Amino acid sequence: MRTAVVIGTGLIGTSAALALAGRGVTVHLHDNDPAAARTAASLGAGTYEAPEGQVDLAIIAVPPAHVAAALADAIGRGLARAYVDVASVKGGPRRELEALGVDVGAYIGTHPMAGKESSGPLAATADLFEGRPWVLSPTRETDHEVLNLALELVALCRAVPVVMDADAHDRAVALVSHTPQLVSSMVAARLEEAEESAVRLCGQGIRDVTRIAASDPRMWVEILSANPGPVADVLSGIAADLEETVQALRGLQSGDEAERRRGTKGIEDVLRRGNAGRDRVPGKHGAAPTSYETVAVFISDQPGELARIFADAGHAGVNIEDVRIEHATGQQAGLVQLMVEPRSAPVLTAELRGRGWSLRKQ
Ligand SMILES: NC(=O)c1ccc[n+]([C@@H]2O[C@H](COP(=O)([O-])OP(=O)(O)OC[C@H]3O[C@@H](n4cnc5c(N)ncnc54)[C@H](O)[C@@H]3O)[C@@H](O)[C@H]2O)c1
Ligand SMILES: O=C(O)C(=O)C[C@]1(C(=O)O)C=C[C@@H](O)C=C1
Repeated sequence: MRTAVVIGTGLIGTSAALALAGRGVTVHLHDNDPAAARTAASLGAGTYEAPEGQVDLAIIAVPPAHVAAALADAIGRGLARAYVDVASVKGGPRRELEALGVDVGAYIGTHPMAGKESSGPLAATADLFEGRPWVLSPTRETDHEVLNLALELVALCRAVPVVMDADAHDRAVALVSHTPQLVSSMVAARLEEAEESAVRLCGQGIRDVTRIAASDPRMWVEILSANPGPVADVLSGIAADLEETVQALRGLQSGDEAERRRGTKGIEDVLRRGNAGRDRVPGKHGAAPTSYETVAVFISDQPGELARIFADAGHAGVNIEDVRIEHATGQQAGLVQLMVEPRSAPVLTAELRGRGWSLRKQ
């Protein structure tokens, strides 16, 4: 692939454009909001000038409700040899496109399973998709060359291609993405009117559970509106668990010994099923989850501290597999947890101590 157009230069469009531009593809950026395209261009994602001829690939990265119209327009103009969208739902946009009478041979629906709670080009990064699944939903009508160009896009973004039928995709993401968004929002909503004295105790647990509650409601109304049935099915399973858990907790409050035993069993059951589900969440690059060891380092809240730790880990030849940062409320300090292969933990610990970092005992 030598040339591409990105339509919709927000978080996802600009991240894909940065990855492609970084690997030598000439990328043309377009957005309804010219400031978004200009910002993406200033980040090095490409040019906001229109292409002179047909490009190899057009990437439609606009909100789900606008995908079919943007695709129909681009296909009608013969903008590219192949067209992909990246919307979080796949069945609806395809059906809308077919209803518009568009020839879908040059189109393939795709969805990178990577994102963030923040939107817009300034949140974009070239490595957003690295190691993440990227769903492709070809149909019998999809041209081979089009599938190859979509696979090339996934490879250039260093993602992992997963081929899946559009409706199967929508049922799967109802479980692993759309319902978690709602549950996160519901937990966070409890905080809206909570006492300040409670909110200031927020630790890492609630930060983990509510990170995605900061997502854009307009985007999520569109996503959920395009996948209501499968999400309602998953949520009603959670509602049944909630009801049983409430009953179990009421049992624990009871004066009756047998009720209390049933309560304990009910709570243990939901926690154990949670452990079993969590164990199935894949690790990096889709591999089975690995157990890492954590090296926890205190940092002061100053620019460049993280970069310095990473550079010091690099000097020790240690690969950091994952990172978490805990900020203590009201303090100019934080704790960085570096997840590394167990055999690398002593090496990293010695290196960081030697370079003057203060480490927390695990
Ligand atoms: N945010 C995520 O985590 C995530 C992850 C994977 C896929 N997606 C999907 O990617 C798509 C884009 O999401 P995002 O998070 O980048 O949103 P975003 O809000 O960051 O960017 C969307 C951009 O599209 C532009 N736009 C809207 N309508 C347009 C049109 N008709 N023509 C040209 N530009 C138009 C907007 O001005 C905006 O700049 C959505 O379909 C979303 O479902 C999002
Ligand atoms: O915020 C994140 O971390 C995400 O990855 C967002 C997430 C997800 O649920 O996994 C959200 C919606 C997208 O369609 C894909 C990715």
